[in-house]
Amino acid sequence: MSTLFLIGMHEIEKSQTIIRNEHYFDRIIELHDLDSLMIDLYRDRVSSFPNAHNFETGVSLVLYDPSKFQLSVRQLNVLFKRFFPSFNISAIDHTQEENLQRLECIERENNICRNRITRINHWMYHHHDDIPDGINKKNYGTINGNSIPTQACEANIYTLLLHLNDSKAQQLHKASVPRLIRNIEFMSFLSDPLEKISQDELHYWNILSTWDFCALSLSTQELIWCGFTLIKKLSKDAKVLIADNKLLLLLFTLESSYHQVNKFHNFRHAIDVMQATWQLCTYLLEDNPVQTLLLCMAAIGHDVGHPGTNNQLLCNCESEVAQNFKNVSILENFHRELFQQLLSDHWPQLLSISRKQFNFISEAILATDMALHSQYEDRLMHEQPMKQITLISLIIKAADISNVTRPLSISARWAYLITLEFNDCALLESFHKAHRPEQDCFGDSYKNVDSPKEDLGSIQDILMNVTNPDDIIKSHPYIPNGQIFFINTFAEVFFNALSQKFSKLEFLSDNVKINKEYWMQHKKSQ
Ligand SMILES: Nc1ncnc2c1ncn2[C@@H]1O[C@@H]2COP(=O)(O)O[C@H]2[C@H]1O
Repeated sequence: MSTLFLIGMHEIEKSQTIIRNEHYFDRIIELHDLDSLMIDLYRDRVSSFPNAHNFETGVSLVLYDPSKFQLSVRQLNVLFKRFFPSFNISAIDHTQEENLQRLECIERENNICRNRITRINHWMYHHHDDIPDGINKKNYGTINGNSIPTQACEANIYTLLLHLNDSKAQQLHKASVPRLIRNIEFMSFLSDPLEKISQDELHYWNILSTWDFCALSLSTQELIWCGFTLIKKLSKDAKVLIADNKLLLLLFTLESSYHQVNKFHNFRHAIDVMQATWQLCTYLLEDNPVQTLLLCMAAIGHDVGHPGTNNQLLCNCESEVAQNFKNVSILENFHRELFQQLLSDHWPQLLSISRKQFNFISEAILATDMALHSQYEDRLMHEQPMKQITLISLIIKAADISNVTRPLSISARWAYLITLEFNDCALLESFHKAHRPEQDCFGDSYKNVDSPKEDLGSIQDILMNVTNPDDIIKSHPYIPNGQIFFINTFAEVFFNALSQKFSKLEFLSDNVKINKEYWMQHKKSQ
């Protein structure tokens, strides 16, 4: 869905170009000022699933006269990139007719991001010519002097590279939080959880405190609330305090840095992994509140900006992001870099605990690369005595794949989501058979791309209403085979070894065993 925001504009100020292109937007919203715009962006983003106005499945434009608002177009665009990184949104000074040519591109841009395959392709392999301040323009677009395949394009759509470069630029500028954002009372967007706690104060504590935690049935607002509740407690235990509104801003920014449109790798997964990490810390890091806080923070940020694909796909097509990280743990390095910047922007006190401690966050995020799995398995079985950094890495690794250790009805729904995401990767690979990944996205051949329907609505329905795994595999009969493969290849040995080393964690290997038995009973012959 795409939105045209008209800020402080009177009907008579609308030029012919605006009037001619209005119908390409799904809605037009007239607002008095930029403060109201910020409120609308946050409110829409955390509205209930399936969230039509997530700002990812369409392009949105903000038309305003900067001379009336003391905020230049450039400043507003920098604010969007900093606080709403995954959004396809940009600002335009409508008083200059030549700027309005951007409106002519809206239809084509919307087509790219309404099709989930061309959208993902764009995220991964394209970049903009618009270079953030502070990034070396000479090197941008080349690696070691060689030209890069990533397509420079003018589409106003999210890309991984832009996300990374904007984050680097923020690091250089170290700007304070602008008034427009600072003035917002973030608690006011959380009516879902506030209503529930008014009935039962302990509601979220009760659900967070068991291994039956089910992030799948929580709304975005509730997911943010779970993050808030847990981090607030851990920050008190570790004596690294943060004001409520600042913590909420951090969480809203993090949520807007994950792709809500991904099936598996989204903010829901981040909260699920954070909760699992915390539960494991209660067994394994009992007396270490600082490391528990840092590790739970690493967990909530460990997949930030994830495109819902994998390192192999980034490597195969020689994307610039892959080259940026020399083809080593590409996505994990990408998440680590984005998240470190986000933390130093929103919670610099965490950095001041000590560099060494803070580095745990980096190490922990890098440890989630499954290419390192057998190395970690080896350390788990043979490192004597086990180093603290190994223990930290094993905790986050276990939490990252803990969906196979949750009770079956929860585990099956995560399995369903990862299967859908894998299916999209397969569609992307077939797309690459007929189209170069870096192909000009405004070119005609994009028009012939099959358009898989946006399926978030039906997925949400299954997540909320179907708890019996039998019903899930009726429509996706190959899920059991995928789960058996994943458990046999990665999970079983790992969780058995973990449970042997730490007997308090036996419930993990027990659950994997029960789940595997179910999948075996429903295995399909190939
Ligand atoms: N239930 C599951 N079934 C299959 N693969 C999984 C499952 N859970 C996690 N994974 C894989 O394990 C990987 C862990 O790292 P990622 O989150 O990058 O991507 C994850 C998936 O590729």
